[in-house]
Amino acid sequence: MTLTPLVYWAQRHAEIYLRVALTDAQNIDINIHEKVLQFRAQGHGAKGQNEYEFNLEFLLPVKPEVIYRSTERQVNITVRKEQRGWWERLSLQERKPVFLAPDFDRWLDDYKTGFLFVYNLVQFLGFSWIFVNMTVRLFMFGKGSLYDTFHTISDVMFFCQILAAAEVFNAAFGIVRTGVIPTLIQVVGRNFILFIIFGSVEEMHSQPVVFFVFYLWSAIEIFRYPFYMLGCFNTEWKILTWLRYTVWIPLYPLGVIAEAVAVIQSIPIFDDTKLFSIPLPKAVGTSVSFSYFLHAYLILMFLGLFINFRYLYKQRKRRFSTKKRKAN
Ligand SMILES: CCCCCCCCCCCCC[C@@H](O)CC(=O)SCCNC(=O)CCNC(=O)[C@H](O)C(C)(C)COP(=O)(O)OP(=O)(O)OC[C@H]1O[C@@H](n2cnc3c(N)ncnc32)[C@H](O)[C@@H]1OP(=O)(O)O
Repeated sequence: MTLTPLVYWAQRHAEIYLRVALTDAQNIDINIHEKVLQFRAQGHGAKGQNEYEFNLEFLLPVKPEVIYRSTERQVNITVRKEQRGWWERLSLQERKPVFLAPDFDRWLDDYKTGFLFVYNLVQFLGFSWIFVNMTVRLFMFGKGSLYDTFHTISDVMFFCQILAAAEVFNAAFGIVRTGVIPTLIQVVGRNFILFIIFGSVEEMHSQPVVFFVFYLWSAIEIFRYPFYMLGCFNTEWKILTWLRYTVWIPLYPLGVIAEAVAVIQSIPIFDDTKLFSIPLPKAVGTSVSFSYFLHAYLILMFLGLFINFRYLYKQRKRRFSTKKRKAN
């Protein structure tokens, strides 16, 4: 009796992927003749160590060449479609063959890539708008543009930075291979400045420091997000990779200095307005000013700078040493 292995499948516009569940497959024989793929191999499948085979007639024409790779756990097969397009099903016969099942891991991978691509695109567009808008206004209005950055830019910055919270979840749930702590430091750090120091204190809105903080933030993101977008398709542009892993070297310390200036400028305002101060019992008769927290935060900022600078330095080293190894 012929034994049939379990076969998982997925498709892209140009290709079909089959994953044959056979461990340690040997004597693999795969060929395609007139839309029909014939597979035969020895390996360990659902019915133990045996010879397994299946025939699969595709819905539409495919190219006759087959690319396959046998791993310890499975045989991965790639077949190229004759014409690009989305097939409504895999096999010619309407009833799905019993040995065939959708490869959810690969479908999930595709959704993940799609989600990341759209996310990075939206962030890239947002930060490009911010960067270009600020540059143009600087050329048009000179120093005057420094004073109304918050009014002209903050809505888009709020949008992008709220969205950036997704990066913490992406890291935490393993959607991207990123450190959770550096991402958390980055997102919480920026949002603290944006929402608490700038957003909640009206006197800060017209300070030139807003310009420097927003400009430094967006100057890195216009390289980082397109770098990730290309990464979604396993592609890279060397110059973009270099910029993504180099521009932060001057920008990060400058960004932290600009943020620290903003915090220092806001301290007397928090003292005067008592905003966010913690009232103490009537017997004591005073309140604890939020500025105490801000003094502590200033120290935290430089700790955060140290952690992230070290992290980004390691990422840079890893990226460029991998590239060298690949090139050899
Ligand atoms: C715990 C509570 C904390 C309280 C903290 C209080 C202290 C606050 C101090 C804060 C200081 C912040 C200052 C800061 O705001 C100032 C500035 O930003 S100035 C401007 C310059 N800034 C920068 O250069 C930083 C930019 N940001 C980043 O680089 C990231 O946010 C960071 C997390 C720091 C590092 O990025 P990441 O870990 O993602 O490194 P990689 O880029 O190398 O990526 C690693 C791999 O993951 C893939 N990846 C990551 N994200 C995506 C994505 N969105 N889409 C697709 N792929 C993604 C990436 O491709 C890498 O994969 P591979 O290795 O396979 O290439």
